[in-house]
Amino acid sequence: MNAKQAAGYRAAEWVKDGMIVGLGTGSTAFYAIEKIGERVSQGLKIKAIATSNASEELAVKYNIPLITAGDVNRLDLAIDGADEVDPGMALIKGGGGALLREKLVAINSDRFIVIADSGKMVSHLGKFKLPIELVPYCYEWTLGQLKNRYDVAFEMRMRDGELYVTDNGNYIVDGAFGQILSPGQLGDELKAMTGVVEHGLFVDIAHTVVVGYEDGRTEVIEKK
Ligand SMILES: O=C[C@H](O)[C@H](O)[C@H](O)COP(=O)(O)O
Repeated sequence: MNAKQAAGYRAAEWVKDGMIVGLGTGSTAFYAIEKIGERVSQGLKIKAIATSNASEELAVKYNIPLITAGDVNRLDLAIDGADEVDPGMALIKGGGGALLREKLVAINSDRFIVIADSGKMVSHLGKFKLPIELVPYCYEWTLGQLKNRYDVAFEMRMRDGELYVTDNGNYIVDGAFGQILSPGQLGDELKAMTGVVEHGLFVDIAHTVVVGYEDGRTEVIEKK
């Protein structure tokens, strides 16, 4: 068992019969989905909503019944990975480009459980480049605004030589902020910029962090 698997499997224990569950995206969330799928095959009765096309495919593979947002008002639980977690449980997410759907699911869940290998735990956010989702229309102007406002390197995310396109049809720019001292303030500023759809700072959203270690141990940290 590796650290991501340990965290994902442990978090899957929170899922109970009758719950509506948000399924995260990425290599750590994969393990949570795998374990939930195993429990579904043993009789667990839940419904789920996926945060990306990739996670939806996984849910279908594991016969986890899926719903859409129109079917429910809130979720009982969401389980998702993170790229960085600070001591106050603020996160950077979006390394896999799913930040917008992930944030929508997380903020509409009664409990949001973050699963992370111990290497993701940091004293300050920002070493991991902050993903920012942009509307494709005139994105060059939005990028220009970002560059004028922040003295850090911004790089449009690419895939196979083309601009990376999210599941929502948007672009991503990654910002090398280095050290983010006030994630809440930075998040508010970014959100206020026309052309920015969403950013990967998740502040005051996580309720629980499950940290996985390479020897298979896990540690559960609850919001104070
Ligand atoms: O967009 C992707 C998500 O925010 C992921 O949860 C995050 O990037 C962590 O991914 P992983 O578990 O693969 O490190």
